[in-house]
Amino acid sequence: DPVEDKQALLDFIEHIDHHSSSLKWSKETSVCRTWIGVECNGDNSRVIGLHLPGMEFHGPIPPNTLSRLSALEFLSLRSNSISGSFPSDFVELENLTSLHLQFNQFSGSLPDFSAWGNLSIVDLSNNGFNGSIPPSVSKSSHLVALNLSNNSLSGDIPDINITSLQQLDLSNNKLTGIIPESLQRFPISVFSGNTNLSSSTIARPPNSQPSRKANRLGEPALLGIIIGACVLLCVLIALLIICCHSRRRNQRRELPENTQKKEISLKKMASGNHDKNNRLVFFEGCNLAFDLEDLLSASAEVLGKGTFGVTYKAALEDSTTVAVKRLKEVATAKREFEQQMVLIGHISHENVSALRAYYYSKDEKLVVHDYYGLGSVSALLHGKRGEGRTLLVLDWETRLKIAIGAARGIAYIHTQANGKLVHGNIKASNIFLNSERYGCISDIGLASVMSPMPPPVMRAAGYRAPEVTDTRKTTQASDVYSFGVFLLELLTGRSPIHATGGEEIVHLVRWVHSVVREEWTAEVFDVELLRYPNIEEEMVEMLQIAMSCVVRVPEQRPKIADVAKMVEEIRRANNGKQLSFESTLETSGSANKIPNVGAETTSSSTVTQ
Ligand SMILES: Nc1ncnc2c1ncn2[C@@H]1O[C@H](COP(=O)(O)OP(=O)(O)OP(=O)(O)O)[C@@H](O)[C@H]1O
Repeated sequence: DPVEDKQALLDFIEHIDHHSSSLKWSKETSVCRTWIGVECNGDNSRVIGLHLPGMEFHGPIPPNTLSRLSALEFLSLRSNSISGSFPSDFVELENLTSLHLQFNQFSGSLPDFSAWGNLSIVDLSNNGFNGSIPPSVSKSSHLVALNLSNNSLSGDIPDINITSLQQLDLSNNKLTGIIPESLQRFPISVFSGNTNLSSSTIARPPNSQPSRKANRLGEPALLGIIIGACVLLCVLIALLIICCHSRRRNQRRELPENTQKKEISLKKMASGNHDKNNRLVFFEGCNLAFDLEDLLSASAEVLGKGTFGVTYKAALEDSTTVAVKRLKEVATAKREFEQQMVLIGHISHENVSALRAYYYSKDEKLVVHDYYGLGSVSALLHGKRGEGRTLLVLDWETRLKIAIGAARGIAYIHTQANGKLVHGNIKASNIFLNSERYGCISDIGLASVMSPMPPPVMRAAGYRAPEVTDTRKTTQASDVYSFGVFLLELLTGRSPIHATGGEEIVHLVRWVHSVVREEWTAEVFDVELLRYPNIEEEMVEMLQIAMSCVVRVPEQRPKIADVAKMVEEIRRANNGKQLSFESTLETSGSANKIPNVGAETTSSSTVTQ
């Protein structure tokens, strides 16, 4: 047991005013094994999470208690009646990633965020915080969600330029001034209920009426003001038009719209400076007949912008369609890049998306893959229907095939380069369906030629193994963790970081852990799956496999080859329910080493969250 953490928690509970009967923390019992709401790390040496919502805490947080939990990553004290100012000693919680203090009675100003470089989720909504939003919020550069709604915050909104920020709520405060440009990408509703806030530099805040003095000015002065205002307005309008024009021009260079499809070619967007000595390098078995010129002149459509650059769907003259990824910030020299491409280009496996060709010059680095018309599993799971594209229905059998294929693909990748190759970026948007509708892995090994490792965007953050956040280094064990998250995504239909119908935004792994721990429940499964009969047993087996992949300690995770066998076993073990793809499964005598979900988790304590 972590002795010091235990003492800190005992001091906290002794000094905070509370009436809850469910908190029976006793000196005699194990903090990691029996204390409600406490989450420990893998070897039970530190407390890393505290989940105490609705515990009827009153009054201020006793100083120098929780702040001693220096390994704390997750803290939820939401829905209590805690008052007083924000605990200033929380700055000592340097490892904090999620902070949930919503629905309390905190008052006073918001804290300085500089100390929390790892914060990704902050919810301080529905309190009585006042004063302004500190510009130091931007220091939490991994922030994914920030909710400060329903407080009494005033003053201007600082420029919160955090690329990973996906969820923001500043509504129902007393904020004034103009919404900074960095936040104008959010819907206007996130700023609603701030009566003196304006979204543009031209619109005048509703309450800032012109001074009454003007009414008392003489006519000549009034005329002067009107003419001046007109001139100013004209200048502003002219500036606006120029601004819009150049912005639209830039946008068109970077992100061609579908409607411009015919006009756009990769060549037009490229710098145009192609070294004659550089050519598109094809790999064996690639029967695509095109050269760089063809590729660059093909009409292109943006598929999306990822961590490593923008991916285009390029339609060549001969009606071949390929996916071209234009890499930005390649960190390696040409030789090293080529070595990596050759390594990847020679991987040939039905569950690995083949690298067809690559191109390297000073100004341009491209990788070419087959185009998958059905889209990625991410698009199939979370995409909206009715956007001009019919989405494949992901029934349970299809999901099983996706899981089997993806696991086999990763297992194969892990055998390459003397068993040392790491994928490094496993997630649903990098998994496609091959012609047999099995999962197929794309984007292999790019992580190693691109650097520095970019800050996790929301989509990537949820897949990243906990140790990678510290070490910045992906391993085969971290691939297994990411694959486990992907399995959970297939089972739950939820994104790795998602909102739970209102208040809280949670990491999928934590959410599944908490649901499973609280009571064995079918609640985790995607409602879409519930309509298929007799699959619950199989889903539970898949859940157990997923949970074994997402354990905190990398050494305790299974090898992906074993995971692949376990996933294959799911259907085989349930005789009589033969899948159409049964014949393609190799026979394996491996014992099914699935740990018991109830017993196996990142910690062994009970969590209420
Ligand atoms: N070969 C392909 N066929 C069809 N769609 C693709 C292909 N490659 C990528 N895409 C889609 O294009 C979009 C952008 O892909 P990209 O790989 O650039 O980013 P990402 O997968 O979102 O993130 P990352 O760069 O971290 O892999 C994604 O929606 C992806 O699913």
